[in-house]
Amino acid sequence: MASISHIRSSSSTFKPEPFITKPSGSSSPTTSISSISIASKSLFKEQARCRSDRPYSLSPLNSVAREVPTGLSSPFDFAPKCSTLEKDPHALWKRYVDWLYQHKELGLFLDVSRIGFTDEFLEKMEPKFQMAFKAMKELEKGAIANPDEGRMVGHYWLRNPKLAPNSFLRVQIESTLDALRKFADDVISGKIKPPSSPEGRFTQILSVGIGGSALGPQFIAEALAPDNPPLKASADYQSTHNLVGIEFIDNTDPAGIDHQIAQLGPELASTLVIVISKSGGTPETRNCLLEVQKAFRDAGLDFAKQGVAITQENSLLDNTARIEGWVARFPMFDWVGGRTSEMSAVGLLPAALQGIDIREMLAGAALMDEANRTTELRNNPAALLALCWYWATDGVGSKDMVILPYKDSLLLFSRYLQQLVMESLGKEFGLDGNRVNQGISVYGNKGGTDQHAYIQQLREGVHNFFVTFIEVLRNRPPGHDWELEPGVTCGDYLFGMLQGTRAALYGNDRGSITVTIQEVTSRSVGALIALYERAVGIYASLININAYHQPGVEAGKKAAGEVLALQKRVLAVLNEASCKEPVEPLTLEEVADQCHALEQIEMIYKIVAHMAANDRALIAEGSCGSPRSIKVFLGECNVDEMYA
Ligand SMILES: O=P(O)(O)OC[C@H]1O[C@H](O)[C@H](O)[C@@H](O)[C@@H]1O
Repeated sequence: MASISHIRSSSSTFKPEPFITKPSGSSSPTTSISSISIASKSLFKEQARCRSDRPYSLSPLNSVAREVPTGLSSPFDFAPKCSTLEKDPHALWKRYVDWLYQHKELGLFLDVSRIGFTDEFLEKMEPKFQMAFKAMKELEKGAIANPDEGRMVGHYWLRNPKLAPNSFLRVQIESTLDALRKFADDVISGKIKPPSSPEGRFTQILSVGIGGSALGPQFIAEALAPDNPPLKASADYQSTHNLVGIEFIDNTDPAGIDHQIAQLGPELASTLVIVISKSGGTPETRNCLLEVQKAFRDAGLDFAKQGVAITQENSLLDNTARIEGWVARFPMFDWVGGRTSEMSAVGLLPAALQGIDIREMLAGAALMDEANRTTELRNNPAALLALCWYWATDGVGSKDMVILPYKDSLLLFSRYLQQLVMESLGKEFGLDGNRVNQGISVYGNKGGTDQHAYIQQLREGVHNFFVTFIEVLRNRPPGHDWELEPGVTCGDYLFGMLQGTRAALYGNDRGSITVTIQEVTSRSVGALIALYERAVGIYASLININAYHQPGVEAGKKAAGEVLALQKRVLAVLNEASCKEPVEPLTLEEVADQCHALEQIEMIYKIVAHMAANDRALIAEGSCGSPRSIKVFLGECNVDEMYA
């Protein structure tokens, strides 16, 4: 009896036509009538399931059809796409072998066999890919690839300065690299030292920055920092202190900042603070800096003697650092975006200070970039990733990207990729000005551990994702492995979990990509970053969006500014009422009225509740649970404020 898998195995490109009740002509001529009808029934059943698998499908038959973005041409023409995952083991093995990508020098493999793209799809996508390759070539030559901001996009030059479009930029890259290496060496050797540390040298790094000015360094520290960082080299030191070589402050959360400062304790005196901000004006980073500077003052320390700035020349931060005479300043280039800045001073300086081999990181990235320059799709790993993303998400982000690295040290990879992918691809308008509402959601933590959290839903629940497994072949440094039961090591379990999860998901029609590296090294991590940077760039071309700006972020920032401005008005109104004799507590309506912002009453309520929770306003009557009952006043009258 012919089953659906038999029919499929007759062609690796088999893709059932939507909603047909007859098998296609590709079925074997020897198939009996009864087997055809059985096959067609199961085919129909499968198609019905596919439809319900895709609640966001753009089929007009689907009652919850997603709006078709204007100007977007998908090779699917928004028709429902059924599972094309190969089930026949022999055909699947053939697909695996045929599509396996290997980068010999990097020891990196990419397996796309568990994503069900078809030959027909490939054919349709080929012209789009050729256009994307051309766009990447232009970008690398210095085209204004970020037209909205009128900027070049040059992160690829950072690992191969010879590619820079002119010698000025090449020299800028090379001299920054030389300067940061020398600086890191001088800090590690103790040549550059803090003025009042009992150790007589820097022993710790505190990185202050947010978004692209934090996520890369955080990922790299987690992935690559040695257990014995060079700043903690002395044996005496190691026996008495925590050995974490870098701490991060990446939010304007006072409690979070206090926690980091408390963690540093007396080590603040020997902490090198690296303040990172491309724009040099990000309010959160400014707040964190002011908080850290206050901690220095409170401890009787001179911040300037321990501060380093990484920012664009002449930014607010740069000018502050210059005027205050900080220890060092390193440039952030206009043509490097925050989320692609890991190979600039942003990522390299903290890495070098932790004893991470930045030459190797750059070399890994350069090798990967080189591989990604081929215009042969099959041999271009970044293009293969982009192809899978397009197929898996219908080119409209209909499925989420789940990143599962089976290695604890890669825990922060998904967090890093969240910004790289979502800030780059999550766009309202295409390059042609049409509304597209593009993007791919990214999440994940670490494989193995996540098995006990959300893999249940991935296997059996809503099918709104595709997985990327990151496999690391080596368990432990050579000679350290041991068998915790006969023939089985701890790492064998992790390996088994990866393979088992991949198979179990596939068995339930959940597709996956697998990226395999030999070990987590500076070189392989550099290559991973470069792989994803390029995949994002190529994918952005496929869907015709600008991957290098982030206009949406501005809306939230602007709204936050408006909230703070309103808070100042609320404070002024409350202050005036609190300066009266007797003090006049005000209702929320009265506050809103006096602020000339009646339409903002809900926000005023939230401001009052926030101030009350922080002892900056007092509730005279009522409670925050029933907003209409509240009467509020300030604890004391600030006369200066009244006349300010
Ligand atoms: O480096 P900065 O200028 O301080 O910017 C930090 C972050 O700010 C915003 O959130 C941008 O959307 C991010 O792309 C950027 O990385």
